[in-house]
Amino acid sequence: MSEAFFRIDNFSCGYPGFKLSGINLSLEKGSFNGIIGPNGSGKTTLFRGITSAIATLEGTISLKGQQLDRLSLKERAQQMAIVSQFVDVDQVSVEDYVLMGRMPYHGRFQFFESKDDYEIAHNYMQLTDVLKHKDKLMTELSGGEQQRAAIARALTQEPELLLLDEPTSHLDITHQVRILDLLHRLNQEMGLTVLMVVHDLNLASEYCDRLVLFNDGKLFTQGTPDEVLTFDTIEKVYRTPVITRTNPYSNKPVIFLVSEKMMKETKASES
Ligand SMILES: Nc1ncnc2c1ncn2[C@@H]1O[C@H](COP(=O)(O)OP(=O)(O)OP(=O)(O)O)[C@@H](O)[C@H]1O
Repeated sequence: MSEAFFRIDNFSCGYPGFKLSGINLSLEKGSFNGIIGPNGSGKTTLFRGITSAIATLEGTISLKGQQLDRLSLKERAQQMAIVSQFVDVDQVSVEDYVLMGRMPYHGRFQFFESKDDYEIAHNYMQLTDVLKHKDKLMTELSGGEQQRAAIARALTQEPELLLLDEPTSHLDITHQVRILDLLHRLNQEMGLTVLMVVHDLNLASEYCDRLVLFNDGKLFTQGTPDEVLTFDTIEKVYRTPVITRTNPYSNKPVIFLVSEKMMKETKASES
């Protein structure tokens, strides 16, 4: 059997009051994957474990057959980029912030960016719609603009694997679609492998080939959106009833929320 592109084996990490355990996950090269699950189920904890922001308690993570913790920071950053849930902003211009994505490619005494670095950074700034803000300070951007700059920086790293923690949480619907379409295009055309935490089950369904559902610090189930986004699974994990249908255009599952008012009105009309 060929070695998986990205593999998590029997992985465990966490904090004194919360432990993620027994995580096994394997991503194919060029796949688009979503991590879903209720608040506090462990999605960000897994991210922090993968990126070594917190210590591994058990298990291994490997990328292209190499254990992640045996790669140097530079080697890792050339292959894997991360967009965290909260953007770390500083008194730095948007252009300089995005250009930091080129650092893993700089030689020891290379202090200035090359023409290519600028071209790559400007291209991703254009595609994420932040080029027009290039001379502003990161602190002068709105939350959504900062999020897009963080995505531009991660893409400027030209990684093979892109990890994103709720990349659309601050974005309006136009930019949600624009960013996810961009990731989808890079995934299709350049084989970028994507693993993103996403709360919106309909976006997850529409864009991801595979979904990984977390519940209470464990991987509850994984599979295609059709396999994971079923009425029973959602009710069990999210503890709320939903209506599931199929999008007639994409054939992907669509979830409708059920409010208390809807439940009462339905019960009243049935009695
Ligand atoms: N720094 C920390 N120290 C201790 N416990 C933490 C810390 N960060 C998170 N936790 C706990 O770990 C659990 C999982 O948190 P995590 O952030 O992984 O959830 P999540 O699935 O990403 O949730 P959300 O959807 O709300 O972002 C939660 O119960 C949380 O309180």
